[in-house]
Amino acid sequence: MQLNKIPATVVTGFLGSGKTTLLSNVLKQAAGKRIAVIVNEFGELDIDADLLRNCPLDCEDESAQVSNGENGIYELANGCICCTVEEEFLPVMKELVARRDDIDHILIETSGLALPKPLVQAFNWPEIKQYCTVDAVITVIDGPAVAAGRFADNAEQVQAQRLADESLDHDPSLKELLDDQLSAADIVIVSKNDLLSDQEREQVQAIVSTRVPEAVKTTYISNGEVQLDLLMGIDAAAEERIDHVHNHHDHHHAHGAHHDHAHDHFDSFVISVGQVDHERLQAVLKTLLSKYNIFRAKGFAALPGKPMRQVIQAVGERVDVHFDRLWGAEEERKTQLVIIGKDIDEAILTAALQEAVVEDAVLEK
Ligand SMILES: Nc1nc2c(ncn2[C@@H]2O[C@H](COP(=O)(O)OP(=O)(O)OP(=O)(O)O)[C@@H](O)[C@H]2O)c(=O)[nH]1
Repeated sequence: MQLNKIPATVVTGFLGSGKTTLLSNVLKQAAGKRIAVIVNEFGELDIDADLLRNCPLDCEDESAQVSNGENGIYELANGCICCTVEEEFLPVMKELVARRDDIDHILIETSGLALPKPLVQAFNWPEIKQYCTVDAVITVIDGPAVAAGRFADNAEQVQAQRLADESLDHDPSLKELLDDQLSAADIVIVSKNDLLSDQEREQVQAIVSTRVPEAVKTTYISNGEVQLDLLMGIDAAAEERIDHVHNHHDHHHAHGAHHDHAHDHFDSFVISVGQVDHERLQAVLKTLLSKYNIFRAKGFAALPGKPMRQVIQAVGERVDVHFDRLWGAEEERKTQLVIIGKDIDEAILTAALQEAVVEDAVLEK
């Protein structure tokens, strides 16, 4: 019966576009609703799950009891969700289906490099389809990055008049990824509205409108702030029409040969060093972000003498930091960063970050 299906919201969008920020806002607003969250990350550190878990809300949320996932949060960390649908996603979905009486809604954050289509198609598997439906696919796009032409083809770049900015990667795989993520959208969220000028907003709108039908609404938001009923209860049943959605990457799947996913073209690794000097780390990061093709860096820094760990978020060349929580008594204080980019060398980046490390001798005073 259609009536009792659990609605699932799929949140997709490129690396650093603002998916986790949006999700944590949704979770804050959804107090009282029992929400199971599935998070998939490209890097091996489960930073998003960790940050979501720190939302004050879900500690008391009943979803804490509905699943084995701590606080109702399931992490799918073994690779990108669109390639591991069968091994990773389906088992979790089956588990959630088995506990369906305790779940009001499922929220899924895909990795920034994932194609939403294979995931949405999984909702047509009989075991899932009977009990779950895709309420909506929400595609989050990074307003400033799109306005700057990062995902544009040549014609659009000329339009965006940002060809002079050589730090941007106008790589076709990024454009295809944006196309594929937008083609599946029921709702488009343009994030980081606070950083957009009116002119940039128009540029973004021009790019979005060529890729989504008019019926798909676009909302501009800042810091994940959006009213819940704009995102949930859409009842789009996206799985019903997903087979007809065109994807650049479709033919690769169809031929069944090597899966040429967008993320095959990316490098990703985790760099782990000791405690670091804040200023030095910032300087090193800025240099690395401008010198290399790094799309995303995120993680935590341990700063000597600071009882709290520092969250580091870099998207493009922009770095944001804040302290999120106290280090645990038993927790090793180290600095860890997931780096995702193209043609980047782990040894070179590790050596550079080592330069920000504060030697033990100094720590002892
Ligand atoms: N100024 C501004 N910053 C934002 C906004 N939304 C997100 N950010 C920042 O952008 C960075 C990335 O945001 P996330 O929510 O982690 O992005 P994500 O899409 O989950 O990233 P991945 O999971 O790595 O793909 C963080 O530093 C956020 O604080 C916004 O509306 N305005």
